[in-house]
Formats: sequence, structure tokens, C-alpha cells
Amino acid sequence: MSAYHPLTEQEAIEIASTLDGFFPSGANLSSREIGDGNLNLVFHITDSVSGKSLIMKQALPYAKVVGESWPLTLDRARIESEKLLLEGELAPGLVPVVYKYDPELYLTIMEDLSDHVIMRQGLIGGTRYPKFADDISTFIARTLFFTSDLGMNQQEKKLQVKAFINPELCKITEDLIFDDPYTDSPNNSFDPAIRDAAEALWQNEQLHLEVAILRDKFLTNAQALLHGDLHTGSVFVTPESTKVIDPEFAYYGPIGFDIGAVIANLLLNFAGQEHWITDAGQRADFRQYLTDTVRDVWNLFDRKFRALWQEQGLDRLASSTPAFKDYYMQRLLQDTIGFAGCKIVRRIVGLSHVVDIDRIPDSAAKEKAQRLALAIGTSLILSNRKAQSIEEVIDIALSQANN
Ligand SMILES: Nc1ncnc2c1ncn2[C@@H]1O[C@H](COP(=O)(O)OP(=O)(O)O)[C@@H](O)[C@H]1O
Ligand SMILES: CSC[C@H]1O[C@H](OP(=O)(O)O)[C@H](O)[C@@H]1O
Repeated sequence: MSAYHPLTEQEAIEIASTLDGFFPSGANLSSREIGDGNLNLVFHITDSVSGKSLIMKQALPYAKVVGESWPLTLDRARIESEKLLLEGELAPGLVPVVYKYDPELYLTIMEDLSDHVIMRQGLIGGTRYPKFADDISTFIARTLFFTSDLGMNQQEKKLQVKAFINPELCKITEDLIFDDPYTDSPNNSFDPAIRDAAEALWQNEQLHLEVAILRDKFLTNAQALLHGDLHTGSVFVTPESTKVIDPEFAYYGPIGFDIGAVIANLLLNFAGQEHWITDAGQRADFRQYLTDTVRDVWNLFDRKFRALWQEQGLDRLASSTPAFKDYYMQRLLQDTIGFAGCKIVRRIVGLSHVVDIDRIPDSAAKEKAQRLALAIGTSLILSNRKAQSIEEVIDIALSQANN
């Protein structure tokens, strides 16, 4: 019989106390379930004697945000723990340390990052993170390059594709990001005040063409092992440190999907600043910080990925053909822009939103922020296949904000 069951706070303490050598004898453990995400239980275990602490994340057999009517594979916990371990090897210091994975309880025991803050919350508070662009570009360049056909043995890659087949979590993305927002789906959720803008998405055939092309890439382009859900709620930060969490959506997909997620969530915060910073001058300054970060993330990624390719590329023809490298990087930029647009649109009209915008208490400011986000998102989608430079993303964000 399976040992799996959702843990209580008390059971989490009992399991934590058996973790070899972690808590000293005489520890006085307490446990609190702190999960604020859409899917899983997260227990924070602390020892009041030594001050040591850890995190236990357990998958539920359904999507917590909806309830038991939406069953969801527990295998996502295996994928998350294996991906965290791999990320720890490829991008040391940029993910939490995994202490243990329990395959029967679908439970990952990991480093407590409570001395960091979730980046989305920090940005809402107007905090700047000077190391973020450098760290996240290292994370994406290294995790994506070394799992792609450019940077790993191509036979081993095929086996890794198999180990990270993640159909149920991919289906969530395929539906919530690449389908529902573009039709009158019962999964959608949006403010009645922007119904006209939602309906415009349902009727825009040019937009549907671009989203269908991007969806096709998500479905078929096994370019590298993605994080799969790299939004600012999946990044813990301090001004000096960056740690990426929550890779349960990992699978082999198009590289631009991860980079686009980062950029989309910076721009969602850009739109939300309609409310969070009331002084117009300070808001413009913070928006410039956000667009500078978008530019830095792409440019640093581009430089680091090309350097890895130059120094450690394994595919002979691809590595020795400069025009192919330029073609490949241009395609990544265009994919990044298209996926960023899709990830913005889904957070305004789809099932799952972001607090940068949803928590705006003033309804007029919220509507303005939602319309701005939709205008930026749709422009990015419509322009993705023509884009030549990351500057076009910044021009779109600034010109829509000044409209
Ligand atoms: N390693 C960690 N250290 C501290 N807090 C964490 C850690 N991992 C998760 N959390 C907390 O739990 C919340 C939900 O975690 P997350 O992995 O995003 O869950 P979900 O997969 O359900 O979205 C995070 O927003 C954060 O507050
Ligand atoms: C029904 S899952 C919706 C949404 O939740 C995931 O985010 P998170 O795990 O960070 O809460 C993912 O973005 C899914 O699209």
C-alpha cells in the first residue's frame, strides 16, 4: 500500500527530526504550512534552540488553487527535485540546496530561504535588486546551454528528454497560456471592466496566428530543459543574492519560454506601478529600472550563452558556423519576445493572475494597469517574428505607458 498522504504540520516535524544530523539533539521543532502557490504544501520547520530551519515541499494529488476536481500527477515532485539538483550542478549557488527527496511522500526537503524575499513582493515595494540581471542571466544561460544539443551529449540529451516528460504540467501551460485567453473559455477570469479588451483578444486573427505559432513551438521544440515557470514569484532575492525555486513545470521546450517568463513578469510589475508608486517622477524612475533590467537580462544572457557556445560547444557544425549562431540567437530573441507577450496576457485574462496588478485596491488604477499590460503583451506577440533587438521591447513598454 502507498505511504503517500498529505502531511500534517505535526507529521512534518516528525519527518524533519529524522533527517540525519540536521537538527542537533535537544531541538525544539515547530512547523507552519506557508504554501501560497497554486499547487503544493510547503512546511517551514524551525528549531527554537539552534535557530536552524528547513523547508519541506509536498505535492498534492490535485491543483490546490482549484481543488480535488482538478487531479494532478504527484510525479511533478520528482521532476522538481531532480531539476533542482541538476540546476545546483549547472548554476551553483543560484538554487536552494536539496537535502533529501522522499519518493513515497513526494516530498522535497530543502534549504530555507526565508532570509530572502520573493522578488514579486520586493518589486511591488519598489526595491531594486542590483545582482538580479547578472545572476538570472547566468542561471538561464548555463541551465539552458548545458541541457541543449549545443552543450550536452546528444544521445544523453534524448534520455534526459524522456526523464523530464511532464505531460500534465505542460497541458496546464498549453491551456492556460496558449489557448484559454484567446477564446471565451470557462477557465478565464478577468475584471468585468476590461471585458471589451478580453473580447478583442478572442477576435484578433492576426494575434491567433502568432499565438498558434508560439504554441506549436511550446508543443514541439525540445531545445533545452526549461525551468518552465520562471516568473518573479519563483525567484527569491536580496540585493546580494538570487535563488530560483519551484521548477515543477520543467520539461524539454523552447529556450525563449524561460527568458520570456522573466521579462514578462518584470513588465507586469511595470504595468502595476500605475498604482504602487504614486509620485510620477519616482514611478518613471522605477519603470526605467525595470526596463533597464529587461535589457540587461537579454544582453547578458546573449553574451554568456554565446561565450559558452564558443568555449564549450559540442556540435561541430553549429559551433563552427558563425552565421548559424547569429540565426539561432535571433530566433531565441524573437521567441523570447513572443512568449513574454503570451505570459503577460494570461496573467490579465486567464485563470491565474499576479498580485502586482490584482492587489491594486483602486479600481480605476487597476483597470489602467490591466489595459496597459494587455497592450504591451499583445504588441509583443504581434511583433515577435519581426523583432531585431531587445530595444524594441523597451520601446513598446514605454510607448504604451505614455499613451
Ligand atoms: N526554499 C524555500 N525557502 C523559504 N520559503 C519557501 C521555499 N520554497 C517555497 N517557499 C515558500 O512557499 C511558497 C510557495 O512555494 P512554491 O514553490 O512557489 O509553491 P507552488 O509550487 O505551490 O507554487 C513560496 O512563495 C515561498 O513563500
Ligand atoms: C492551475 S496552475 C496555474 C499556474 O500556477 C503555476 O504557478 P505557481 O506554481 O507559481 O503558483 C503556473 O504558473 C500555472 O500556470
